[in-house]
Amino acid sequence: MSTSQLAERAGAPGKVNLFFAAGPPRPDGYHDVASLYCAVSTGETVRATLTRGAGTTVGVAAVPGSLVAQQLDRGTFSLDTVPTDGSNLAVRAAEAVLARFPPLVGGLHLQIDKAVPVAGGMGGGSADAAAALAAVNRLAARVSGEPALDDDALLELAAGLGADVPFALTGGAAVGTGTGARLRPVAVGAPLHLVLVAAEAGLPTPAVYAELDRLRADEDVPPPRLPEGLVERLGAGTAEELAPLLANDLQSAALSLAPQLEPVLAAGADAGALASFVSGSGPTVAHLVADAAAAAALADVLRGQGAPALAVRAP
Ligand SMILES: C[C@](O)(CO)[C@H](O)COP(=O)(O)OP(=O)(O)OC[C@H]1O[C@@H](n2ccc(N)nc2=O)[C@H](O)[C@@H]1O
Ligand SMILES: Nc1ncnc2c1ncn2[C@@H]1O[C@H](COP(=O)(O)OP(=O)(O)OP(=O)(O)O)[C@@H](O)[C@H]1O
Repeated sequence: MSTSQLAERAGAPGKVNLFFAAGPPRPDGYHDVASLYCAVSTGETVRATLTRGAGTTVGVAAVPGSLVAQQLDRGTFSLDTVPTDGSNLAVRAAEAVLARFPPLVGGLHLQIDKAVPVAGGMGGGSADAAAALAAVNRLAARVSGEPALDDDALLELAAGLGADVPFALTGGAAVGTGTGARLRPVAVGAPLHLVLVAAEAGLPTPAVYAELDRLRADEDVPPPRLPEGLVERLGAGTAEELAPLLANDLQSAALSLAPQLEPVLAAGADAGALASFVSGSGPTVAHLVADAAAAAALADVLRGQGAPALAVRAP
């Protein structure tokens, strides 16, 4: 087999946090959280190819029709903003896997097909890292003849890369505690229907946490916990029953840094959405609606008004 045929592909989903509470800042700069993660039906793909060169190279393309492709069409985003050096989370993930195998003879190319907005609060970079972990693990095992790392080993590497990376590796729905990396999978009765609306400019996650701390500087912030009945309603309730329990501590901080999101949230209420919320650290906004037809209709309206919008299932 020629080296050009040695390639492995893996995907990982974007996410929303249906609920997110953060405690006070910890001495290490992180926050303890209580997060209800839910994967969405738009996500990233990474193809890892063995090359004749040395080191790791990166290519980035937009998935047609995705939020990223819509941002490109509107000229509000450039793929050049995605790093292609060792600071790309997918490269760091690949290196973490390769360190566990005999040295690779040749180099590695990572082709990232992006659908999830960059710095959008949907865990796009984390999904790239998770997909790279899975793809490079299979590739390194094939090339070396060694056994692939098992799921627990990959999860440990994921937690070392970022708080959201373990969830991107597992997908579905899960409660995240600690920094968000400690996961307990939870059941989803019926998939939810969301409309995701991407913003013109990203929000850096550390800045949003810092703004949350600033806004709460005079408060006695309690330890984070999920509301009573939330997990049960996700498992067996309707979207209408779930909607009143959705909340995100980071939303006020994201709105403080990006007040232009207020009308984006309000557009959901005007259109009859069951709930509208900022995804993670923002600025992507999610509108929860009753069914797939309502999601498609709302996404059409919002796109007609000029916003990058996409109807998705969760998970
Ligand atoms: C906002 C969320 O996306 C919600 O799921 C996550 O909490 C962020 O996860 P992430 O982007 O994977 O975060 P990391 O890459 O691990 O950390 C980036 C930065 O976010 C802040 N951070 C992150 C997670 C956490 N529990 N507390 C924090 O304060 C820290 O300033 C950290 O330096
Ligand atoms: N593979 C990657 N894709 C996008 N950005 C990356 C990647 N690797 C590193 N980065 C850097 O990380 C920053 C945040 O990227 P990312 O898209 O993961 O944010 P996010 O989705 O808001 O993260 P989260 O939801 O986990 O807080 C980018 O601005 C970019 O500089």
